[in-house]
Amino acid sequence: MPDPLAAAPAGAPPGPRPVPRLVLASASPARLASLRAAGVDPDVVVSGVDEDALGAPDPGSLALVLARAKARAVAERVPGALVLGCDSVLDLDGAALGKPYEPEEARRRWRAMRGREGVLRTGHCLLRDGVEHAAVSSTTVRFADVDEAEVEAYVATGEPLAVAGAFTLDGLGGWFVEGVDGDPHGVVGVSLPLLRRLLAAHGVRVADLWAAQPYARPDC
Ligand SMILES: Nc1nc2c(ncn2[C@@H]2O[C@H](COP(=O)(O)OP(=O)(O)OP(=O)(O)O)[C@@H](O)[C@H]2O)c(=O)[nH]1
Repeated sequence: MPDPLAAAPAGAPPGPRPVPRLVLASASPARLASLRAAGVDPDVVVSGVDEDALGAPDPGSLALVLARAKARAVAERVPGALVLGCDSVLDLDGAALGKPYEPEEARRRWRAMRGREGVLRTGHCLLRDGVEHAAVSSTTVRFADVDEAEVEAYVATGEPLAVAGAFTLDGLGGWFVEGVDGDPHGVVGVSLPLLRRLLAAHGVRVADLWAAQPYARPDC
């Protein structure tokens, strides 16, 4: 059986090559939506990792530790697959802010974030048969100077409670983000250019994933 990841013979035209099964080790609907919109339809196996049980000295390291833990927890169940684990935290003055869960915590976060900048750090770990390639994306986010009425209205929607950093870029929170510096996908949950580099480290081209997943032109 030829190795599906063997380099194409020299001079061979770039054509689709068989690729390993891609598994997203995440319950995040946003990560799955980003990958699907980018032409990739992974299987989803939620890791169930207890994020509170792990720590790290800084937000970027924490995102990486958690991404690795999620990928490793799932890889045991899907031998041979390419497993992607991710974790996102907002780095605000060096503090790693995950999901607020509670309305009062979301309010407190927004009162600390408004009119300022934070860095959304997303750890990525791509693991196959014990070989890991991992990295963190860092995207600076500039928050609008929202007033109390806006904070209350946004918290009341419930959206900020279940997302890292208590905001979304692509949802209601978009009204309150003045701009980003870096990859916007890394804020939503998976950095596509970073994942492209991790796939290449595993010998997989993005175009091969597209080939495995016929492109469905959106009705726009
Ligand atoms: N749609 C959207 N979701 C965001 C944004 N920022 C953070 N999130 C989500 O916030 C969640 C961060 O929590 P994580 O622990 O990384 O992931 P999770 O949703 O708990 O899922 P697991 O990977 O199974 O742990 C993810 O689902 C991210 O997709 C954003 O700008 N837009």
